[in-house]
Amino acid sequence: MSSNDLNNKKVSITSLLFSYSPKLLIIAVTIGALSGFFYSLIIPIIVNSIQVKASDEVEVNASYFQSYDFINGNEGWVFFLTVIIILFTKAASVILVNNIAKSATAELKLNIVKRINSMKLDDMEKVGFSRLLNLLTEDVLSVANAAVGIPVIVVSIVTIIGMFSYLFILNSIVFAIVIVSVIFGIILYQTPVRLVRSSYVKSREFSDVIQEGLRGLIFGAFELKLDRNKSKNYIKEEIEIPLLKSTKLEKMADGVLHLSATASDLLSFFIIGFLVFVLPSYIPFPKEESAGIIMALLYIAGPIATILGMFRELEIGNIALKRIHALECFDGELYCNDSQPLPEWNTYNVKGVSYKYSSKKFDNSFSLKPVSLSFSRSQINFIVGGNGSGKSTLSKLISLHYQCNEGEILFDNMIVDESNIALARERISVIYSDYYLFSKLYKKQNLSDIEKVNFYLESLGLSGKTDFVNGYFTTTKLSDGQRRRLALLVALIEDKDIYIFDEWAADQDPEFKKIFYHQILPTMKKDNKLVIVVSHDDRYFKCADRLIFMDGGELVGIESKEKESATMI
Ligand SMILES: Nc1ncnc2c1ncn2[C@@H]1O[C@H](COP(=O)(O)OP(=O)(O)OP(=O)(O)O)[C@@H](O)[C@H]1O
Repeated sequence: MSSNDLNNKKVSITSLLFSYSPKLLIIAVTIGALSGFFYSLIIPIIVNSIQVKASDEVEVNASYFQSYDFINGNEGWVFFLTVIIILFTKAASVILVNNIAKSATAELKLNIVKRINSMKLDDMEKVGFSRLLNLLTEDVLSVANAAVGIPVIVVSIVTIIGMFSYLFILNSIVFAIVIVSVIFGIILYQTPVRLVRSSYVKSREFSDVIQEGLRGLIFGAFELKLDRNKSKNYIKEEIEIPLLKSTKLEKMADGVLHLSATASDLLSFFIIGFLVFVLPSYIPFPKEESAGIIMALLYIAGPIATILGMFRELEIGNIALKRIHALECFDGELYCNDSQPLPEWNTYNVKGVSYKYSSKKFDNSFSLKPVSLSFSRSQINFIVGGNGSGKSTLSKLISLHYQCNEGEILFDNMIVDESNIALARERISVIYSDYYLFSKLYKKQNLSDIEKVNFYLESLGLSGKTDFVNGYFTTTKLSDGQRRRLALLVALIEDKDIYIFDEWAADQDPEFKKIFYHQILPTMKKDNKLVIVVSHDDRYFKCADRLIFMDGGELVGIESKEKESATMI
């Protein structure tokens, strides 16, 4: 997802709002336009009133002293009525679009959540968890900030159009001059906007780096607390420097935008100066219209400033939206709607499965050479081998988290493909080394489940540490070993066909290692489960029906009890 890719994507805040609720948006914009129309009436009403009074000055002066009217003349009523209409129409439009924007961004956030949920795990790793988090927080916020500014822009645009119409009625030459100047102003503003766009894109990329730094700051707090030097360097390199670079880019971009906004904003004064001091020397300029024209031009400066001010938010919002839409270049996983469960099976076959991590930084990224294995139910398999030999990578392929580059996985003869992968995954439960422990069991529990939970809480030494109440564990703030035992409990309650444990027992007390290898695994075997354990625990290798040896990304050997007993016979 390079910056160029992002720039080529056609997405915008307005289309986001429009696609959320076209009818409501049209109503809100129409009301906003109405408000803008009434805004543009303010100056003509005032100018008209002043001109009427000027032509009848004596009467007006008399009326000041003789009349007890609260508001002087009809123009006053029209003026205040207009102001009240502006109040209601502008408020209605802003509130309405604000509601649409809030709902649309909430929906956008939910869509990103669903999109991330449907992404392939290897794609999620490629994008990076920090960037994904950033999309959900900062980018969605930028979109929301830009979206809520849209009604203000609509009101301002219509006000400007109204004032232009008024200028046209007053003097068509002045109107033409103003139009040419405004076109010039737009070009003056748009050029720097284009120039600084890449700075905003880069600044957003730095915010991904900062997000990663913040993750380390929080999750690495224990390590950082012990080493002031490391902590100082970490903060400097991973947070401060990217933050400074991002701030510098934004300051530079903001500066250019503010400069050109101010220049465009002052356009009204340049035009006024031109009309008052230059134009009269060349063409006759009717003095009686000048007050109205100048007031109109001064009045236009406000909405122009508002629009230009909002351009920055819109630009950042659109960049954020493009970053969000860039997720679409990753194909989501296809889930079939088939509610039929997977048929019963006996063998789980891994045929010529290979995998290569894609890495931008390293060409020689790790690859798992083609592996073929046939697993059966009621079988306990240990995958063993040195660090980095590919045990976890193979497990992630077997658990269908990663999708292989070559080869296939079959339940008996049924190939696992996009049409049945979701159903196939539902037969598998895993505990990887970086597992996440949910405090709730997301399944309907019957009485026997609750009894089972309480049984395992007792046998895994968790009674009194946490309780199971209304589908929740009262706490998951436990020791590492206890948390891992709770994760095992949850997996057992899920009652799947295939279980994969990656170094589950590594940090368990000898007592619980024994329970795991000598009680839990045999019980699972008895219950017809296929169990795959990634382990370095050679003292317990004898508990396996089969040992699968990995080395340098290759399957280098298989040792099975059946074979041993066969050779012994
Ligand atoms: N997410 C990843 N992205 C890129 N490369 C990875 C990733 N995870 C692992 N690797 C690479 O794959 C190789 C094998 O890793 P794997 O986790 O499968 O080894 P392992 O045998 O389980 O090691 P250990 O016993 O240390 O857990 C590693 O050397 C690493 O270079």
